[in-house]
Amino acid sequence: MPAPIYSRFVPPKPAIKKHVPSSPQPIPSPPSAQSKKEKKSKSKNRQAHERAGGINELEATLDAAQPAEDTVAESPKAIKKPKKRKREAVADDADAEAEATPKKHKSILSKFEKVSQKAQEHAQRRHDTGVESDDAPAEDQRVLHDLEPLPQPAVVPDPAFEPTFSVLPTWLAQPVIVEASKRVSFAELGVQPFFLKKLEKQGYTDALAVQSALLPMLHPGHQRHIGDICVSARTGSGKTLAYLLPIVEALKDRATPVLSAIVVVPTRKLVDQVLQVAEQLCAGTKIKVATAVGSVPFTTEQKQLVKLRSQYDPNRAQDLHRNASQQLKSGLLEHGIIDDLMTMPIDHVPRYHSAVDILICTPGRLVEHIEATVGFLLRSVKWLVIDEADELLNQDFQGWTTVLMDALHGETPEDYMNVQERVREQRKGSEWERMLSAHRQFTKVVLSATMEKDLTKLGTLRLNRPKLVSVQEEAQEQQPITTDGDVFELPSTLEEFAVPVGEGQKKPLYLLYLLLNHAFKADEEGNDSSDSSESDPDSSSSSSSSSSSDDDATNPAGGKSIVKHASRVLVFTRSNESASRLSHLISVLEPSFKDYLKTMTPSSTAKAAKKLLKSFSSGSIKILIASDAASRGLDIPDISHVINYDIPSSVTSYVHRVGRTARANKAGEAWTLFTKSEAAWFWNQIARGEKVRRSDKKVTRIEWKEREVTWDRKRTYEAALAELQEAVVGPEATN
Ligand SMILES: Nc1ncnc2c1ncn2[C@@H]1O[C@H](COP(=O)(O)OP(=O)(O)OP(=O)(O)O)[C@@H](O)[C@H]1O
Repeated sequence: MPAPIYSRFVPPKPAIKKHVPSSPQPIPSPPSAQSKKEKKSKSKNRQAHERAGGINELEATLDAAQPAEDTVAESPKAIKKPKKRKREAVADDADAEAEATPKKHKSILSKFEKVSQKAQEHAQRRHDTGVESDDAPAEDQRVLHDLEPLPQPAVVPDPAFEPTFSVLPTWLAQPVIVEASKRVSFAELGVQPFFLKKLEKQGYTDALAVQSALLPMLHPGHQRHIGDICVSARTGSGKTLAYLLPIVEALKDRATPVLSAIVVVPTRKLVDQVLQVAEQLCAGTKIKVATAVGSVPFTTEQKQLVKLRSQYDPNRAQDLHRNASQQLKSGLLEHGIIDDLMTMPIDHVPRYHSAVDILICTPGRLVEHIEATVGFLLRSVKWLVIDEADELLNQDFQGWTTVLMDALHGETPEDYMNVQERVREQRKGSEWERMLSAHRQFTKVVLSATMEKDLTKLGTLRLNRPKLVSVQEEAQEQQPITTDGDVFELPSTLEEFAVPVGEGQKKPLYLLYLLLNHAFKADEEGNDSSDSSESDPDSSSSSSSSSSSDDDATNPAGGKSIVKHASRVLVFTRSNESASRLSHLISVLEPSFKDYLKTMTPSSTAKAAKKLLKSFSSGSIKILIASDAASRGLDIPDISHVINYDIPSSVTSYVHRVGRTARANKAGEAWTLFTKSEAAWFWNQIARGEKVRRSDKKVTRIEWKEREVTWDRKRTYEAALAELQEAVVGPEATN
């Protein structure tokens, strides 16, 4: 393709000035006449001309091209030979013709010669002075007109990089800060007397900080927040009651169920936990609470959520039948309402009624119902609660946020409206009224131990006028939320300890030592300590360093001891397999623990898990070994110790694990066993890292000499390991 017109006549550029002599070079006189073919050939080479810097170079290029073509003749492309000969002949003719150059060509060429010379001079001048402005003499300007490169706009400088994504919106950057120690009586917060009595029965007189902040925002009244609410409050701070209480209060006098609130949590266990709190609050009212987690067949769950009734409505029935027959003809039969229509008596239409007021569910199951349960509509939902939002937003279960938001913000199809709704719609009158009333009001409450600051993720929730409430320890400076990453806050009632375990081969024995000497320690007289805070790690550490030959000294708890002991210990392992193995090992090493120790795995059925948690809460099980799956949001009252047998995989995991104790301002201890290779990470990230905020406390390092931990158990330990291996790989493989 030929170069653009302006560049085809561009004068030699300063960059290749070395080819251009300082004084203008005489331009060799061109051939007086050119054959058409020669002209064509030259035009093809014009681009080379530009690069070469002028007509001299072009001539040189053409000359140089001749021998090259001879060389090509010997190459396999010999097929071009006749063409070459033809061209040579043409060149000879051109020489002859050159002598008879017509006059008009001469004038053009002389003009070209003049112009080239001027252009060279001009370029030279520009280069020498460095002045880009077109201050050439007027004559030059005139002559160079059309032959100069077109003036180009100055290069637009790149704007300075301002990362807009790191600039948080005001509501995130300036949260409403609430001091963690804040207490307000429920009565003062305007909680209805009916619920005050209930709360009192449970031993709750004052609202915890998050509750005292959230209740007024969700209660009717002047402090009510019209818009959505995000809550960032540490684990165990009472978030569940904070959102459930105002919802239940609002629905208290409800006589027939209407789906009004949806609570989404990440796991089945959490669904059960929230259900428990909701049931306590709803006792004595007609509010219906249901769950959707997939623990029962889908059709059973559908029937629990939506009630199908027939309603006499001949006109509507006719319309629906007409639709159905049209769909049948077109072959595009919509299932759902048409299927139900077929089961209706004559002139009756199906009507769908919610069977629940509050639905507590996991996101996956919720999506299934939105997509497949006929009559499961969210048109009357007034509250959408997303608990453990950081985890939920990090996992995209079937694109749940999009499906949920579409269903929530969408309009109700007319087919699904009941008579009252239809009548109400008709009564609305003008278009404007209809449009205004279509704008439904509902509140989204998004809660997390650490608020998600990824705006893309938060954006999927389509928040409307959000407000962020952040509960923080008063000892800390009020720090605005930044985008530097998540900062976690630990309860001030939590004591943290860390124990080095060498290379980790004897870790089970360290755990046993910790259980016997700290968690289930008996006092001097051999009485059981029912108050876990009495176990002073430093004193026990020093007492443990005095080796004793008495077996009771290393086993102060004894079989009977653990039965009566008030401590509840949650041990975390890296995986479910290691939880099972550890449980087996501890039972063999300390048979007195066997009946009080259980493993929680995700494979346990919902019923079994519920039973297990109940036993743990009641104290008939004292030690629960679990993987991380159990750590999130589990609210088991009075866990006295959390032990990180395996180091957590992240700061978040640590915070959620240790958050199972020291809940609701109760005392609690978190112990972490770390190997040599894990030490640096633990101290840098967890104990001294910037991501974890502690009031005025530090992680205490407790060291036990290995021989004290293992001395009389070495043989039992080896036997237990052999037994475990046999149990895992079978007796034959062991031999
Ligand atoms: N007003 C109150 N007074 C005393 N205890 C309370 C009060 N409100 C809630 N609790 C107790 O606090 C504990 C923690 O509550 P909850 O499970 O709601 O915490 P959470 O903030 O949701 O924790 P997580 O983030 O770990 O799920 C529960 O055992 C609950 O019974």
